[in-house]
Amino acid sequence: MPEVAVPAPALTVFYGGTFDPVHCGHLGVARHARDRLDATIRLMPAADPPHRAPPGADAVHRARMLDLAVAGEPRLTVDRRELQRATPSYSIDTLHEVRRELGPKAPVALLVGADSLLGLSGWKDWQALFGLAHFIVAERRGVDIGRSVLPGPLAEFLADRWTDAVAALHQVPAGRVLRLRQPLQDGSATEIRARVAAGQSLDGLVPPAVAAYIARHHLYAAGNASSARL
Ligand SMILES: Nc1ncnc2c1ncn2[C@@H]1O[C@H](COP(=O)(O)OP(=O)(O)OP(=O)(O)O)[C@@H](O)[C@H]1O
Ligand SMILES: O=C(O)c1ccc[n+]([C@@H]2O[C@H](COP(=O)([O-])O)[C@@H](O)[C@H]2O)c1
Repeated sequence: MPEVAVPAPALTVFYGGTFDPVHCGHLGVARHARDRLDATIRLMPAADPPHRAPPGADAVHRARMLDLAVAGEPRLTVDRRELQRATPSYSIDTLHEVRRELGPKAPVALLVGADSLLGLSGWKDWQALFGLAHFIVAERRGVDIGRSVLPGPLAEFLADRWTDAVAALHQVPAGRVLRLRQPLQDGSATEIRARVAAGQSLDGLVPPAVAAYIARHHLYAAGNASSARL
């Protein structure tokens, strides 16, 4: 019997975030990652951020804004798995769940911004994350991730894991770190919330459908805590 080449499983990429709200900076990162990695990017809103103050908009609104933002965008999807758990959205729990679905051999990656990498050694079971997934680190304006600025234990742990080769992420299931060099994308959700509270325009900062959703649901207006039904 001739040997049949079995194609390597595709790289599965999760882009987790609070997305409070999703903005053009997020979308720029997601599009660039999609094109560079030739992979579908699953934008994954956190239900209950373990590490920060409660979001200004609840998870249902944040997920709906993500739906609007990716509508018509090839290979950008919304993954609601963290909203379906009753527990905090620790990435280690999410990745264990993903591994149960995809098995031990499929390459999996978490896409994060540079500022998230700087705080990584504060994440739950952070070293174990690398047994479950690769990390793709998107550069962010004003955030240096050179070895000298990373916390010592993190820099040391990552030293042999960095790669610039996309192929490296397809060859093994987990454990490498790719720096996503990209045109830097301005924008932060903090800025968006502040602009809404100050009655300023969001033109060019979020997709028009997201701006309309924020206005329609009075999100982020001063003193407004909002919720939507699941
Ligand atoms: N402009 C950007 N460039 C690169 N990475 C970004 C950018 N904006 C957000 N990210 C990354 O996307 C992920 C999700 O971001 P998040 O939803 O917290 O948005 P944010 O704009 O950083 O929010 P906030 O201002 O509320 O802290 C994080 O890993 C963050 O580093
Ligand atoms: O698992 C953790 O301990 C942990 C700590 C901080 C951040 N995260 C994840 O990192 C992603 C980006 O978070 P944030 O706060 O920048 O939106 C999001 O998916 C979070 O769930 C995860």
